[in-house]
Amino acid sequence: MIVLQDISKHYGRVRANDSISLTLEPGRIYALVGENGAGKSTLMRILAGHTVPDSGTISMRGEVHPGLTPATAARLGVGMLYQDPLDFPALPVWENFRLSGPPRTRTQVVDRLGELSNHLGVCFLPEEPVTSMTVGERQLLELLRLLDLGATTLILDEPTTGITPEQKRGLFDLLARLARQQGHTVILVTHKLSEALEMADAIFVMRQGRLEARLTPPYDSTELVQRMFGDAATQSVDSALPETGQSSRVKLEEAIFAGPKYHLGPLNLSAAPGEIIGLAGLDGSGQELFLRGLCGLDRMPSGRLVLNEAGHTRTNFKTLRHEGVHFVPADRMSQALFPDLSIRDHILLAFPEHATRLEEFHQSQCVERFDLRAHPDTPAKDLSGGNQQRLLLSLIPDDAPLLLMEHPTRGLDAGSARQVWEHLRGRCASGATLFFFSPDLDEVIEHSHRVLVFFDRALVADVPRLNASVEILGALMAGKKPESAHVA
Ligand SMILES: Nc1ncnc2c1ncn2[C@@H]1O[C@H](COP(=O)(O)OP(=O)(O)OP(=O)(O)O)[C@@H](O)[C@H]1O
Repeated sequence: MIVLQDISKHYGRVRANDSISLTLEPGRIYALVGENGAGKSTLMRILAGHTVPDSGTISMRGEVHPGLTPATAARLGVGMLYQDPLDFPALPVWENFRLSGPPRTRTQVVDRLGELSNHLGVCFLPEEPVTSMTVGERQLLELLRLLDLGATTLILDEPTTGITPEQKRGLFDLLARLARQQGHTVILVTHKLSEALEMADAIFVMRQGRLEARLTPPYDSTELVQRMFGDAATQSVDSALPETGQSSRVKLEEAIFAGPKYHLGPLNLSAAPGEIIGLAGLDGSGQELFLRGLCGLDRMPSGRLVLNEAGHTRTNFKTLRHEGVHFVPADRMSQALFPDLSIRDHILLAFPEHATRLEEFHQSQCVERFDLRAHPDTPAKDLSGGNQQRLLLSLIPDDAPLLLMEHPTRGLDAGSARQVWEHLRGRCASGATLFFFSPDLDEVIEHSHRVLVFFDRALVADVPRLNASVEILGALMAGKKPESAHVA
């Protein structure tokens, strides 16, 4: 049993954790929910020994600790799976798997990986570079690594982000088995209340650094939402979409995009200024390469990309960025931000022309427009998911004509997600074109003028908003062709 007693942690005047006490029992699955900045990550980092609390104690296996180190927490069986996997993408699967484990030969590591994978019903290719795996696969590998290290208390931060419904089912079954059969304690940090309601033996609700409630089944979902958000929960997202313009913002003519594993195309399509185009597809279906190809991160060996009426037969990231193409990846921390650089440093890099009046620019751009309330000296790695996304959006110039976003609301609570979408719709109303991918089909349908569906590494359909339903998109994503969809 783990007992957290009166845990407090302040960052300047921010009370990230305010006298939190809770008990975690073996064999149980807990959900930890709360809006962005509620203090969930801080509490979990304290439990994993990565953050030292200002006061309070943690009791584990009969020992009382005023603060844990990562090594002590790991020795006591605490393993934390971060939302952005902490792996080394350049290394192959087996080398990532053996990180921080005992010295072992490659054969021993591969055997152990095979044994655990087999036992848990998953599959990995030991030599595959992690860089070519999806976020979901990397999370699963990290989970296996933690289990191999002897973790019995598993903390998972938004574990279902970016994984398919089947992968999610598999993960949840696996977590249930680990809890029920092996007595592991599982803590799911999640914004998806349906997952908390489905999985948890108890739900801890955090709000503004405090433990607002501990709920047990039978759950009342209305109560849960109100405990998390208070009155803000009753406001719904405005689904009105802006009018689209006439001329074409971006056009692909027989374009082929080449990723490290496969090619996509030939692609022929165009998008107008003001248009919001959702991308739907199971992980690895081609939508990732589509966005990376459009911004020049992956190559276009043939075909043409016409941006603002200027044609390109070769693309590169730098040129397209210069022309106002901005890509915001799902993995914000490792692909979009510099973890150790502060908010101020990021602004300086993005807007060197404002160097002489940086304070003023930070106040108007980040605080007033984006409600980014963290101190400008805070390193990006210490920002909550919501604040990371606010920072990224504030770094995109107002006149950027083409925005490409992978899961714009990944890890954000309902309030922050609404804010992000208000901002994006505002940009599109002023003429920007947005392509975005989300694994949440409801989000895709709600915000898109039309939806491009990907299946098996190909663009298989271009569905107007009026025809887009979860059933139709779901069928197309699984390789079926419903009558009513216009096939690209
Ligand atoms: N290292 C840090 N330095 C300064 N402030 C911090 C640090 N870590 C967290 N905070 C602040 O503490 C508060 C709680 O943050 P925390 O990350 O724990 O929230 P959260 O509930 O996990 O949010 P999210 O769901 O967005 O990840 C926030 O206001 C955050 O900005």
